[in-house]
Amino acid sequence: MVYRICKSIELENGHLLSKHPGNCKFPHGHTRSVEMVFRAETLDANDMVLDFKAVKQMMGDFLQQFDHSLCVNTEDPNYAAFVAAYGERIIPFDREDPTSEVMARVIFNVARHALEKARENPGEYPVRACVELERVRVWETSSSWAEYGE
Ligand SMILES: Nc1nc2c(c(=O)[nH]1)N=C([C@H](O)[C@H](O)COP(=O)(O)OP(=O)(O)OP(=O)(O)O)CN2
Repeated sequence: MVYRICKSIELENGHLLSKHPGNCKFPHGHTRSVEMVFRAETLDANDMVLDFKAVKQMMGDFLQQFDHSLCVNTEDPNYAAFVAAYGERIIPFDREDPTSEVMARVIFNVARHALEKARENPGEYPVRACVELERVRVWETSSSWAEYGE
């Protein structure tokens, strides 16, 4: 048996899907919820898998860069123009479309790295070696989400 926790962070995020045959190739926005699921077979001294606050400390700054930003494929013909106009509010996706699947994978890889760093450098909320990141789910709309994980 295993315990799981999930921390969700909500973002106002724009993107465009350069390869999409329909309307998704135009800039549009979503209120995204990013869910990060962690698991452990045991609880810590505070009877937790991992403090929700530890997840926010690990991932809050990284995820905030997506808030009120536009995610763009670097191969989009207008990529350079978007960067010229909006600078750091353009989040580049290296030769791939910023689909929910791709965003989930990018966030999963950053969260796994952040978890390792938090284990090595314990702060206010220690992270035990047995805690694992299971998956990241990115909600695109109230009826659509994508996940990446084990
Ligand atoms: N597998 C994926 N399919 C689509 C993605 C994606 O990231 N992964 N993204 C889009 C568009 O960005 C679109 O904005 C969202 O699509 P959809 O869920 O179809 O949105 P609607 O609000 O139009 O949904 P309806 O249920 O049709 O109203 C497209 N596909």
